[in-house]
Amino acid sequence: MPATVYDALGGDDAVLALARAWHTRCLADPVMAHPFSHPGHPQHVERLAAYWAEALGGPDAYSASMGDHSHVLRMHAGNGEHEEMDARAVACFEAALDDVGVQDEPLRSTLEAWWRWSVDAMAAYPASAADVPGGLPFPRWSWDGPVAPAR
Ligand code: HEM
Repeated sequence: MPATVYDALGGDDAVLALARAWHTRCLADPVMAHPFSHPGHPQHVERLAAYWAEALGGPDAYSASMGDHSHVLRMHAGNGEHEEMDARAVACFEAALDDVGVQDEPLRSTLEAWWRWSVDAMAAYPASAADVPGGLPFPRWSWDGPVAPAR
């Protein structure tokens, strides 16, 4: 088995395809389309894929040049509680895994566990982006779950 989830998925191209499939599923979903309806970053899918790649054990391109974990949490903070949307986010990710043909185990269930954990993380600051501490370590995910940050 490859050492990282990133490698098992198939590296940068495969992560980008999964991010693109997720984004397409969101745009087609009656609940998920709303947050993506305003004009966002023109390279949104590429930036998303860079973050996902790094989180899954790939290169550190996101944190090297795009932002840190606190930045990403702040982008998702301050929207109140949104359990229905979080459930749709899980459903859209499941559909995206189907779209790109990720069925093998333990890859599929590892990605599902990472995704549920990440959706919860993004929902952890419902009141305000100002509540997110600065400089939070980048959350990496391994075959055994979250990797403890280096000290
Ligand atoms: C309920 C679930 C989620 C919603 C509604 C949501 C929504 C959004 C929106 C509206 C943007 C801005 C898009 C743009 O600039 O065009 C965004 C960006 C982003 N999201 Fe999410 N997201 C969700 C879950 C997640 C999860 C689970 C992750 C990580 C595993 C994630 C990682 C990111 C990243 C890395 C960016 C881009 C940051 C950047 O441009 O530097 N999101 N998200």
